[in-house]
Amino acid sequence: MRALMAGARVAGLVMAGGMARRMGGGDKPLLRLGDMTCLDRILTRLRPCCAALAISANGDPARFAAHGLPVLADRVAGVGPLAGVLAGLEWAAGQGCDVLVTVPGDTPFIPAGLVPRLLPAPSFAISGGQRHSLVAAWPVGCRTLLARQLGSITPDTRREMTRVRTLADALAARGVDFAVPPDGPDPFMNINTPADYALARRHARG
Ligand SMILES: Nc1nc2c(ncn2[C@@H]2O[C@H](COP(=O)(O)OP(=O)(O)OP(=O)(O)O)[C@@H](O)[C@H]2O)c(=O)[nH]1
Repeated sequence: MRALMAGARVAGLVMAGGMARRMGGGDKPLLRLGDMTCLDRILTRLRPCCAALAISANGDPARFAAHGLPVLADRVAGVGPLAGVLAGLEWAAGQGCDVLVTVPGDTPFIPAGLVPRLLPAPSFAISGGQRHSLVAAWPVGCRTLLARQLGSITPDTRREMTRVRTLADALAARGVDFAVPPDGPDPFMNINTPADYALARRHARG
Protein backbone atom coordinates (compact mmCIF):
# COMPACT_ATOMS: atom_id res chain seq x y z
CA MET A 1 0.00 0.00 0.00
CA ARG A 2 1.29 3.48 -0.90
CA ALA A 3 2.82 5.23 2.11
CA LEU A 4 0.80 8.23 3.27
CA MET A 5 2.96 11.31 3.67
CA ALA A 6 2.94 14.19 6.08
CA GLY A 7 0.17 16.57 4.99
CA ALA A 8 -2.27 13.67 5.27
CA ARG A 9 -5.51 14.34 7.14
CA VAL A 10 -5.04 12.44 10.39
CA ALA A 11 -7.67 11.04 12.79
CA GLY A 12 -6.69 10.04 16.33
CA LEU A 13 -8.16 7.11 18.25
CA VAL A 14 -7.57 6.43 21.95
CA MET A 15 -7.96 2.72 22.63
CA ALA A 16 -10.04 2.11 25.76
CA GLY A 17 -11.88 -1.07 24.83
CA GLY A 18 -10.00 -3.57 27.01
CA MET A 19 -11.06 -5.16 30.30
CA ALA A 20 -8.17 -3.88 32.47
CA ARG A 21 -8.10 -7.24 34.26
CA ARG A 22 -4.65 -6.69 35.79
CA MET A 23 -5.90 -3.41 37.29
CA GLY A 24 -8.97 -5.18 38.66
CA GLY A 25 -11.32 -3.63 36.07
CA GLY A 26 -12.48 -0.06 35.45
CA ASP A 27 -11.35 2.42 32.82
CA LYS A 28 -7.57 2.91 32.86
CA PRO A 29 -7.81 6.05 30.67
CA LEU A 30 -9.82 7.73 33.44
CA LEU A 31 -7.09 7.15 36.06
CA ARG A 32 -5.79 10.40 37.50
CA LEU A 33 -2.17 11.48 37.23
CA GLY A 34 -1.88 14.77 39.09
CA ASP A 35 -4.53 17.17 37.88
CA MET A 36 -5.22 15.31 34.61
CA THR A 37 -6.51 11.89 33.66
CA CYS A 38 -4.43 9.58 31.51
CA LEU A 39 -6.95 10.21 28.70
CA ASP A 40 -6.62 14.00 29.00
CA ARG A 41 -2.84 13.75 28.79
CA ILE A 42 -3.08 11.70 25.58
CA LEU A 43 -5.74 13.94 24.01
CA THR A 44 -3.69 17.05 24.78
CA ARG A 45 -0.81 15.60 22.77
CA LEU A 46 -2.92 14.30 19.88
CA ARG A 47 -5.27 17.26 19.45
CA PRO A 48 -2.89 19.70 17.67
CA CYS A 49 -2.08 17.10 15.01
CA CYS A 50 -5.48 15.49 14.42
CA ALA A 51 -8.41 16.65 12.31
CA ALA A 52 -10.75 14.40 14.35
CA LEU A 53 -10.53 12.45 17.62
CA ALA A 54 -12.51 9.52 19.01
CA ILE A 55 -12.40 6.96 21.82
CA SER A 56 -12.61 3.20 21.22
CA ALA A 57 -14.64 1.79 24.11
CA ASN A 58 -17.38 -0.71 24.88
CA GLY A 59 -20.26 -0.48 27.37
CA ASP A 60 -21.97 2.73 28.45
CA PRO A 61 -20.43 5.64 26.49
CA ALA A 62 -21.74 8.11 29.10
CA ARG A 63 -18.62 7.62 31.22
CA PHE A 64 -16.64 9.51 28.56
CA ALA A 65 -19.34 12.18 27.98
CA ALA A 66 -17.24 14.96 29.55
CA HIS A 67 -14.80 14.70 26.63
CA GLY A 68 -17.46 15.39 23.99
CA LEU A 69 -15.88 12.90 21.58
CA PRO A 70 -17.42 10.05 19.58
CA VAL A 71 -17.19 6.73 21.46
CA LEU A 72 -16.79 3.85 19.01
CA ALA A 73 -17.94 0.41 20.17
CA ASP A 74 -16.46 -2.79 18.73
CA ARG A 75 -18.64 -4.34 16.08
CA VAL A 76 -16.71 -7.62 15.96
CA ALA A 77 -16.70 -9.45 19.31
CA GLY A 78 -13.91 -11.53 20.79
CA VAL A 79 -11.02 -10.41 18.57
CA GLY A 80 -9.40 -7.88 20.91
CA PRO A 81 -8.00 -4.47 19.95
CA LEU A 82 -8.18 -5.01 16.17
CA ALA A 83 -11.97 -4.70 16.48
CA GLY A 84 -11.39 -1.19 17.83
CA VAL A 85 -8.92 -0.41 15.05
CA LEU A 86 -11.47 -1.52 12.43
CA ALA A 87 -14.24 0.61 13.97
CA GLY A 88 -11.77 3.51 14.08
CA LEU A 89 -10.76 3.11 10.42
CA GLU A 90 -14.41 3.06 9.32
CA TRP A 91 -15.15 6.17 11.39
CA ALA A 92 -12.00 7.93 10.10
CA ALA A 93 -13.03 7.21 6.49
CA GLY A 94 -16.36 8.91 7.24
CA GLN A 95 -14.42 11.92 8.55
CA GLY A 96 -12.56 12.22 5.24
CA CYS A 97 -9.23 11.27 6.90
CA ASP A 98 -6.41 9.34 5.20
CA VAL A 99 -4.59 8.11 8.31
CA LEU A 100 -5.71 6.79 11.70
CA VAL A 101 -3.27 7.10 14.60
CA THR A 102 -4.05 4.71 17.46
CA VAL A 103 -2.78 5.17 21.03
CA PRO A 104 -3.60 2.87 23.99
CA GLY A 105 -5.51 4.79 26.63
CA ASP A 106 -3.18 3.57 29.37
CA THR A 107 -0.05 5.21 27.88
CA PRO A 108 0.16 8.63 29.58
CA PHE A 109 3.64 9.77 28.53
CA ILE A 110 3.42 9.75 24.71
CA PRO A 111 5.66 12.44 23.18
CA ALA A 112 4.12 15.65 21.84
CA GLY A 113 5.73 14.99 18.43
CA LEU A 114 4.28 11.49 18.10
CA VAL A 115 1.94 12.01 15.12
CA PRO A 116 4.37 13.71 12.71
CA ARG A 117 7.04 11.13 13.50
CA LEU A 118 4.66 8.27 12.69
CA LEU A 119 3.99 9.73 9.24
CA PRO A 120 4.11 8.45 6.59
CA ALA A 121 1.75 5.58 7.47
CA PRO A 122 1.86 2.63 7.90
CA SER A 123 4.16 2.69 10.92
CA PHE A 124 4.42 1.73 14.59
CA ALA A 125 6.50 2.97 17.52
CA ILE A 126 9.54 1.29 19.08
CA SER A 127 11.28 2.31 22.32
CA GLY A 128 14.04 0.60 24.27
CA GLY A 129 14.07 -2.16 21.64
CA GLN A 130 10.38 -2.91 22.27
CA ARG A 131 7.69 -2.75 19.64
CA HIS A 132 4.45 -0.93 20.53
CA SER A 133 2.05 -2.32 17.97
CA LEU A 134 -0.91 -0.16 19.01
CA VAL A 135 1.02 3.11 18.93
CA ALA A 136 0.67 3.22 15.20
CA ALA A 137 -0.39 5.07 12.08
CA TRP A 138 -2.73 3.13 9.77
CA PRO A 139 -3.71 4.13 6.24
CA VAL A 140 -7.50 4.39 6.31
CA GLY A 141 -7.56 2.34 3.10
CA CYS A 142 -6.32 -0.74 4.99
CA ARG A 143 -9.78 -1.27 6.51
CA THR A 144 -10.70 -3.69 3.69
CA LEU A 145 -7.63 -5.80 4.43
CA LEU A 146 -8.35 -5.73 8.17
CA ALA A 147 -12.03 -6.65 7.66
CA ARG A 148 -10.85 -9.57 5.53
CA GLN A 149 -8.30 -10.59 8.20
CA LEU A 150 -10.94 -10.60 10.94
CA GLY A 151 -13.56 -12.20 8.70
CA SER A 152 -11.32 -15.16 7.82
CA ILE A 153 -10.63 -16.34 11.39
CA THR A 154 -10.82 -20.08 12.00
CA PRO A 155 -10.05 -21.86 15.29
CA ASP A 156 -6.60 -22.65 13.89
CA THR A 157 -5.78 -19.09 12.77
CA ARG A 158 -7.47 -17.12 15.59
CA ARG A 159 -4.28 -16.45 17.52
CA GLU A 160 -2.40 -15.15 14.47
CA MET A 161 -5.30 -13.23 12.88
CA THR A 162 -6.15 -11.32 16.06
CA ARG A 163 -2.59 -10.04 16.56
CA VAL A 164 -2.10 -6.35 15.79
CA ARG A 165 1.33 -7.26 14.48
CA THR A 166 -0.18 -9.47 11.77
CA LEU A 167 -1.87 -6.44 10.21
CA ALA A 168 1.26 -4.29 10.53
CA ASP A 169 3.36 -7.00 8.90
CA ALA A 170 0.86 -7.46 6.05
CA LEU A 171 1.18 -3.71 5.40
CA ALA A 172 4.99 -3.79 5.71
CA ALA A 173 4.66 -1.09 8.41
CA ARG A 174 7.82 0.82 9.32
CA GLY A 175 9.16 0.84 12.89
CA VAL A 176 9.92 4.35 14.25
CA ASP A 177 12.44 4.44 17.11
CA PHE A 178 11.76 6.86 19.99
CA ALA A 179 14.44 7.69 22.53
CA VAL A 180 13.94 6.87 26.21
CA PRO A 181 15.12 9.87 28.26
CA PRO A 182 17.88 8.91 30.74
CA ASP A 183 15.76 10.21 33.63
CA GLY A 184 12.67 8.28 32.30
CA PRO A 185 9.91 7.44 31.82
CA ASP A 186 9.77 5.39 28.63
CA PRO A 187 7.42 7.45 26.38
CA PHE A 188 5.26 4.36 25.85
CA MET A 189 5.22 3.05 29.39
CA ASN A 190 1.72 1.71 29.95
CA ILE A 191 -0.28 1.13 33.08
CA ASN A 192 -1.15 -2.53 33.42
CA THR A 193 -1.05 -3.09 37.19
CA PRO A 194 -1.53 -1.06 40.39
CA ALA A 195 2.29 -1.01 40.71
CA ASP A 196 2.57 0.54 37.21
CA TYR A 197 0.00 3.14 38.25
CA ALA A 198 2.00 4.05 41.35
CA LEU A 199 5.14 4.43 39.20
CA ALA A 200 3.30 6.54 36.60
CA ARG A 201 2.02 8.85 39.37
CA ARG A 202 5.59 9.33 40.56
CA HIS A 203 6.77 10.13 37.00
CA ALA A 204 3.86 12.55 36.48
CA ARG A 205 4.90 14.45 39.64
CA GLY A 206 8.34 14.75 37.97
N1 LIG B 1 -11.58 -1.80 21.16
C1 LIG B 1 -10.93 -2.73 21.88
N2 LIG B 1 -9.79 -2.41 22.51
C2 LIG B 1 -9.18 -3.36 23.24
C3 LIG B 1 -9.70 -4.67 23.37
N3 LIG B 1 -8.86 -5.38 24.18
C4 LIG B 1 -7.86 -4.55 24.52
N4 LIG B 1 -8.05 -3.32 23.96
C5 LIG B 1 -7.18 -2.14 24.09
O1 LIG B 1 -5.90 -2.52 23.63
C6 LIG B 1 -4.87 -1.97 24.47
C7 LIG B 1 -4.02 -3.10 25.02
O2 LIG B 1 -4.86 -3.90 25.79
P1 LIG B 1 -4.35 -5.04 26.79
O3 LIG B 1 -3.15 -4.57 27.55
O4 LIG B 1 -4.24 -6.31 26.04
O5 LIG B 1 -5.60 -5.19 27.73
P2 LIG B 1 -6.06 -4.21 28.87
O6 LIG B 1 -7.54 -4.16 28.90
O7 LIG B 1 -5.37 -2.90 28.72
O8 LIG B 1 -5.54 -4.88 30.20
P3 LIG B 1 -5.62 -6.41 30.73
O9 LIG B 1 -7.07 -6.85 30.72
O10 LIG B 1 -5.07 -6.33 32.12
O11 LIG B 1 -4.77 -7.23 29.79
C8 LIG B 1 -5.59 -1.15 25.52
O12 LIG B 1 -5.61 0.19 25.08
C9 LIG B 1 -7.00 -1.73 25.54
O13 LIG B 1 -7.98 -0.77 25.90
C10 LIG B 1 -10.93 -4.98 22.70
O14 LIG B 1 -11.45 -6.10 22.76
N5 LIG B 1 -11.49 -3.96 21.97
